[in-house]
Amino acid sequence: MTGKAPDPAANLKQQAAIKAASLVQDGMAVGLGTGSTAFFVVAELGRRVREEGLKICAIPTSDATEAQAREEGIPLTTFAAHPELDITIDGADEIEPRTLNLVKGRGGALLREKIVASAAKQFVIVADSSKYVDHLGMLCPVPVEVIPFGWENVAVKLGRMGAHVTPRKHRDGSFYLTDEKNLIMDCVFGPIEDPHKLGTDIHSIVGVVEHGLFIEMATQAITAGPEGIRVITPTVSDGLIATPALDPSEPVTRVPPVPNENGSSKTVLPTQPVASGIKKQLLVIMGVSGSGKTTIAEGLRNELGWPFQEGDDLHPAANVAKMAASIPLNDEDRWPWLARCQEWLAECNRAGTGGILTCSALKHSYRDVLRKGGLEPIFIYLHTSEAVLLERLKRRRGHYMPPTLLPSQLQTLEAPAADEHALSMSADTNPAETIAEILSYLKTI
Ligand SMILES: O=C[C@H](O)[C@H](O)[C@H](O)COP(=O)(O)O
Repeated sequence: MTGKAPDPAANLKQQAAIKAASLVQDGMAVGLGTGSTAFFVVAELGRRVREEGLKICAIPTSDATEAQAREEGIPLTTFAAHPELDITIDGADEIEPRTLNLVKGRGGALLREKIVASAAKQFVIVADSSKYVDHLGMLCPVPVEVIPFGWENVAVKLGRMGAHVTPRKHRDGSFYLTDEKNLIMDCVFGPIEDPHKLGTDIHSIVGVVEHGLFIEMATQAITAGPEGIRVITPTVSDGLIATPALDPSEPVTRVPPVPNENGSSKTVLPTQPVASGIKKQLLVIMGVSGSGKTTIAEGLRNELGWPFQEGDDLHPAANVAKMAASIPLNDEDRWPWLARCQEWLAECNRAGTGGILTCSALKHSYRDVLRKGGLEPIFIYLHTSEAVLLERLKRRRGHYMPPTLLPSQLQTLEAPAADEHALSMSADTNPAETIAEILSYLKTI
């Protein structure tokens, strides 16, 4: 259930992107980022080039962005012609608002992104506000780009540094390759206390090309959330944050400064758009394939800012291969996968971050595995008719699970019993309403 779900944050990403694109002026050499938010920046710059006659030249950070820029009619340039850029605008996976330190590279473009960002006088980040974290490493793994030769040894060394290391792979089990034909190791460190030191340590491993920690690089972040558009600029003088509007004539939501213990003012930013009054919990969004788990989970992630894990991505390669071949999984196949899901929940529990996991969790005994170690996840059970599920699965693209496996899933399904902590929700309702209902429920516990 990945990739093709509608992006509930798309509108926010677009708002931030349009605001950032307004910084670009005639004559500028512009670095173009990669990802779903940078996509809107490139689209807006393309519109300005075509409709307003904006005169710029650009260097893209990935083959995908290059293709989009060409389609948009944005003139491209090279570092030979422009060794320095005026501005780079790019997305991020995590933003630490106190410092504007970032994690980037979930889309695999971190190497070119870092080169292009470091070549620019201004490096502006665009994102929806779900990307704020207290500490880097809370929501996402740190991607590390590695030369394929000897990657196994690099993985061992990253592991010794405290990371849980997963080589990034495609659904068919083949290695993901970057535009530079390197591998990516996704490294879960948990909350990172000293990202500068960690970055230096990672760089010291032979075979590492680059990592996704962008430290002291961003000059500004433009984010959009339910509260409006926010502009954040770190000030170096006293480590405090200022939030000046880009254009003082335009209304920009400012975060009110409050005095700190020294009497100076410090901007207090929410680290995430937490719906107020909701205690951090472990949530498992469950149900058969096609019930809409990803859509609901992503919506909740955007509202709550808690870590999110797609349970399907934790399946061992053998399970993925079986499902892709239309062979139903049995209990033996599912135990190791459920154990991985439980480990992820346990990690969130230890970190106290809350967590949102999508997992079919079809049987009571499967849910018992997820409850191991004294965990008490709340199961959000999404259900609808077989006809609706079948229709959705037929329309779904880019997922290994064929519709032919639906009957066996329905046969295996045991709806949560009364003694389980579960919330049963119709999967026929508009996702926004379902998310609102879940949030209301969470406020009551
Ligand atoms: O490699 C990918 C980039 O670092 C992206 O900028 C980052 O993953 C954010 O992407 P999105 O805007 O799609 O969340």
